[in-house]
Amino acid sequence: MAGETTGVEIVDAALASEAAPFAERLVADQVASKLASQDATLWGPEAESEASIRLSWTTLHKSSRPLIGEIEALRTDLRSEGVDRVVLAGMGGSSLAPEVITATDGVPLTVLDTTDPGQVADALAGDLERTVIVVSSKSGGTVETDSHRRIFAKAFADAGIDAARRIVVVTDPGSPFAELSEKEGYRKVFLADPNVGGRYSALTAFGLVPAGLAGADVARLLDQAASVADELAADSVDNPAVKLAAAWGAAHEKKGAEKLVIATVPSKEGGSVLKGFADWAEQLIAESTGKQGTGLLPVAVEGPDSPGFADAKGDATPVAVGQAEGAAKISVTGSLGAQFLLWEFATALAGRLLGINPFDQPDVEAAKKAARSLLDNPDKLKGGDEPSTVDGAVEVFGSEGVVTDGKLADILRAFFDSAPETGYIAVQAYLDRLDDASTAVLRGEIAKRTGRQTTFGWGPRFLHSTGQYHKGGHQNGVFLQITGAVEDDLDVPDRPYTLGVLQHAQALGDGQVLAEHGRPVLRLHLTDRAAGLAELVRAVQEAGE
Ligand SMILES: O=P(O)(O)OC[C@H]1O[C@](O)(CO)[C@@H](O)[C@@H]1O
Repeated sequence: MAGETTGVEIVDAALASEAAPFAERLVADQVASKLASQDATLWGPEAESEASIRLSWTTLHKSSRPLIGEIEALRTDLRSEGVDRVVLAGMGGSSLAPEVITATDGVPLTVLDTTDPGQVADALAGDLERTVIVVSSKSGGTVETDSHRRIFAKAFADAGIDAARRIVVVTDPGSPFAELSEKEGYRKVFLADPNVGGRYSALTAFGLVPAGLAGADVARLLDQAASVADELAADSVDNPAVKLAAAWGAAHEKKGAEKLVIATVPSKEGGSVLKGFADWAEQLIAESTGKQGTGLLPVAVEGPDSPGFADAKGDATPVAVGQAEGAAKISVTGSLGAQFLLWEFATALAGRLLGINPFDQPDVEAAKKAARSLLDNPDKLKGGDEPSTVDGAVEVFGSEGVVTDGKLADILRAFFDSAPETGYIAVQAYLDRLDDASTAVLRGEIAKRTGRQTTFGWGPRFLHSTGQYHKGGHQNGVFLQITGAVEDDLDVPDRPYTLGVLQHAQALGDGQVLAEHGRPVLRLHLTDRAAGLAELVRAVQEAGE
């Protein structure tokens, strides 16, 4: 199909010439072919033991084939029982790929990667008679996913539906979910390849099972990846992954442009639009590279005309997923399956250029630990909740040194100014990403008015994605947290907390860890979500005048 040719073009001539020596180095060291044959020594001795159990993703286009029949058989069975609504509970690598796959294929999938009680309640309010939930977790212990499992199991039971018949599990062998599935007799367990990390798992059971059950053409996805596999394994400067990694490496090292601003560009020639691809790439790049004070910060933007992309300055490299448009300095084309594999190769190669281990996520645990400790001390969770300022429906809280007095617009102006010119502003919304979807306009509004690169993440979703970079990458970010009042909270069965309390603990926990890293954190709590959001948008506009 036109527009589906896999390729990387470094559109910017200066970047292309700076990238050339990086590509030549990768070729001389035969990094691509060694990566394809799963050589764990490529990232140095310290990374070797982790890398030795993380490289099976290079051949998934072959090894995942047997899954296709299994998924199709289960889908047929479920449909014959009238079960055709698929809900997916999974965080980070356990939901980002299926979300892109189904969105690109235009098939419905309800994704739960939230602790927002309202969003989960809306998913529960769908037709349970027709619903199957896929509970996906590599570790089999992720608190958000386990909470969704508990909530749905109870809801099925309350509705007189045999819950075990409606729960499908994707997990690693031997995980707590694998054991639980056996004990509870869940409908089916897909055991994934343990030698593939979460963010490289798009073509494992984690990507294929939920997407395939929802009706996406997952066999075609593997064909697409297979079609580019030989090219990606070639030690050549024309290898698209070598080109992409070299361009990223050069931008980072030569220009201090550590930010990759990623926009999906609709194809003019009838190729597919990879909907939400930037959100998937965000986790891959941020968790893989953002550590030891270095890394590449992915900035997912709405489109090539958006602030941050169209007006990118020297600290950022605009990357088009699709044909080059506007300010794009790099363009990456190809079908979804091919691009999954291409970006994974490029990220692993970039890890070598940056001198980091692209397979660990050393700083993710800190936020989880802080949230757990707050859940264990409910008093602490309530304490410290006195706002410094209240402006209309917005309560203001700040970490040490952050200005929290005065009008909201003044507070925001001071906060944005505290970000270095070449730093970034991270907006982190612990809200309902469907009902409060308009919150996302803040990204463009802030980027446009401050001239600083601005990211947007839904909490706790981003904790399993860019959260690693925030703590481990270049320390030049400032963090705007948005939390909101919970009208109807949801109990998590057999747990001492509600979903709303968990959500609150996650926001506060991550805020604490960021503050411990010396990062400025401003938390705005919307006591009325709609009114507070409107005030916030107005204040951002005023702050930029
Ligand atoms: O699949 P799991 O084990 O639930 O983990 C979900 C996500 O959490 C992370 O470990 C980060 O918190 C990701 O790397 C992973 O994709």
